[in-house]
Amino acid sequence: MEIVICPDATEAGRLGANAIVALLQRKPDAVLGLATGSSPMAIYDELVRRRQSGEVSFAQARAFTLDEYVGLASDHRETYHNVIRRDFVDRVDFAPAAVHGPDGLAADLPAVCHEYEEAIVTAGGVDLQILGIGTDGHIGFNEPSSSLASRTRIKTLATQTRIDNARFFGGDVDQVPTHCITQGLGTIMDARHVVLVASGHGKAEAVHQLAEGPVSAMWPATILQHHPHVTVLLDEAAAGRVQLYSYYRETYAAKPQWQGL
Ligand SMILES: N[C@@H]1[C@@H](O)[C@H](O)[C@@H](COP(=O)(O)O)O[C@@H]1O
Repeated sequence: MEIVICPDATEAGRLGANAIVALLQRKPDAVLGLATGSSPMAIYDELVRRRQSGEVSFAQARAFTLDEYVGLASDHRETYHNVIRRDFVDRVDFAPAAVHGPDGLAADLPAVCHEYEEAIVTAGGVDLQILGIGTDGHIGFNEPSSSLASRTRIKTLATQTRIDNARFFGGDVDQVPTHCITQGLGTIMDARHVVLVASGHGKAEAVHQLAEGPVSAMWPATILQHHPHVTVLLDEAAAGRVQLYSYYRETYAAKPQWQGL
């Protein structure tokens, strides 16, 4: 796991965008794993700029989103389908049917979960998965106590997550759905490269556990310690509780150019 402490979230976004641009330059039809939330926005904003300057194209790329609320009307602003389109997909040049997400309104949700897993495999697997992290250490919507080997399934949202996300629902926690469909931790672990981005003091404990804590279902992101290629992009505040702060700074500063992310 490579931990990179950046001066601010904008720089973290620039480094995340670099990894995606490099991937698409060598593999234009790469499969991306997209995450919603405020954390990846700096990456998306930078990718939009690089698209506008002609440095990168998403025309042949495909993408799968991580998760979706269950039961939100399809025209609700906060379905993750609508959020990811607004925040990123519609701002670049993806082909119309290239971005997939689980259907949280389907009558048979377990079948949706199963088919989603199959669709990712059929596409050749995710080349690069973008992740944020919840204050309780969740990734996707894999809440504390999630099986470390879990696949795409229906989950109950933790109260803390619903409180955290109430800001997107007019501050009213009762408007936040109680259930979701999320890729499992096992699904996320199948991605070839994981780029996790975190900013702000609120993420500092989750980041410390992710990088330095024992692997535990109580901090689901810790499963990434078993992944062969993870890049963690932090701002100073999110790095506020790491034990090996100086080591991470020195490693990145001394890193040879040819090593990439
Ligand atoms: N399901 C999403 C996660 O994918 C996201 O990483 C996390 C953090 O969100 P934010 O980046 O807005 O802090 O919360 C949400 O619940």
